[in-house]
Amino acid sequence: MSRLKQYFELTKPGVVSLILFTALVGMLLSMRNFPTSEWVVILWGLLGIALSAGGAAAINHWADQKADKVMLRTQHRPLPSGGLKTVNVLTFAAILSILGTGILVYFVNVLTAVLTFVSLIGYAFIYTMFLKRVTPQNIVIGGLAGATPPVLGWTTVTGHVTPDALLLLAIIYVWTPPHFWALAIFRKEDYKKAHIPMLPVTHGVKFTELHIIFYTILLFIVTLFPFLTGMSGLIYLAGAVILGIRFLWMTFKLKHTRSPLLAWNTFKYSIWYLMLLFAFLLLDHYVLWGDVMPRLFSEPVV
Ligand code: HEM
Ligand SMILES: CC(C)=CCC/C(C)=C/CC/C(C)=C/COP(=O)(O)OP(=O)(O)O
Repeated sequence: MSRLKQYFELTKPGVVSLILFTALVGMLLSMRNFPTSEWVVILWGLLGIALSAGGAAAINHWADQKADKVMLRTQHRPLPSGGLKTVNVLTFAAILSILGTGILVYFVNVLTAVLTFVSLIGYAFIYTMFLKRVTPQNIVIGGLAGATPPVLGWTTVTGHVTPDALLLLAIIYVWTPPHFWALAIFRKEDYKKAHIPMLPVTHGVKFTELHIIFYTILLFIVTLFPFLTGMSGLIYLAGAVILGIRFLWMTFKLKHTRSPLLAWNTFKYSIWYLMLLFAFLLLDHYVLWGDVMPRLFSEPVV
C-alpha cells in the first residue's frame, strides 16, 4: 500500500464520512430554508470536524497499536504492519488535530471548536486509552464522543445547542451499542486474544445479544421523538419506523439463530440504518407537507 494511502487509512475514512454526513444533516436541519450565504461556514465546519475526527482516529491507531497487532481484523493497519513509524503517525495526528481545531476557532465559532475538541479528547484519550481497557461499558460511555457530530453541525451554523440538536445526539448515542456489539460478537476471539474487555468476552454472546435488543428497542423509541416534538413530519416517521422494524427484526433473529454471519450483517445494517435515518430527516425537512405535530422546542439551551 502506498504511503499516502496508509496516512489516509489512519483517519478511518469510512467512519469519518458518516460522521460528516450526520454533522451536515445537523447543519441543514438547524436552518428553516436551504442555505445560501451559509455555505461558507458549512464548508469550514465540515473541514474542521473532518480534520479533528481524522486526527482523533490517528491517535487511536497510535494508542492501540499493540492490541491491533494481535487482532486479525486490525493487524494490517499501518503501525502494526510496520508500514508507518510511530513518530510520523503522531506528527500527522497532531497536525490534523491542531489544524482542525484552528479552523473551527477562526472560521466557525469557539463553541463548535470546544465541543469538537472535547469529542476528540473523549474518543482518542478517554475511550481509547482508559475506558476500552477497563470496562465492558466502554463503548456505552465512550459512545458520547462519537454521538456529537449533529450537535457540532448545529452549533457551526447557529452558535447554539438546542434540544433538537441534543435529540439527534441521543439517536446516535443509543445506536452505538447495537452497532458495535454486533461486530464485537463476530470478532469476539480477536478481543479475547487482545485482552480487551468487550461485552461478549466478559459476559458472553447471549447476554450481549439481549442487550443489543434492549438498545435497539430504546433506539426505536428515541427515533420517534423528532416526529413527536414537531421537528420532523410524516416522511421521517415512515422512514424511522420501517428502518427500525427491520433493525429490531434482525436483532431478534440474531438472538434466536446465533449465527456469526447474522452478527456481521447486523453490524453492516446498522451503518445503512443510521445513514438512511439521517437521509430521511433531511428529505422530510425539505418536503414541507410532512409537518403535522406542533413544534415543542425552538429555544437554545446553550
Ligand atoms: C464508541 C463508538 C463506536 C465504536 C466502538 C465503533 C466501532 C466500530 C468498529 C470497531 C468498526 C470497524 C469495523 C471493521 O473493521 O470493519 C466500525 C466501523 C464503522 N463505524 Fe463505528 N463505532 C463507533 C461509533 C461510530 C460512529 C459515531 C459512526 C458514525 C456516525 C460510526 C460509523 C462507522 C462506519 C461507517 C463504519 C464502517 C467503516 C468502514 O467500513 O470503513 N461508528 N465501528
Ligand atoms: C468529532 C470528533 C472529533 C469525533 C471523534 C470521534 C470518532 C473518530 C469516533 C469514531 C468511533 C470509532 C471508529 C470507534 C472505533 O472503536 P475502536 O477504536 O475501538 O475500533 P478499532 O478497533 O477499529 O480501532
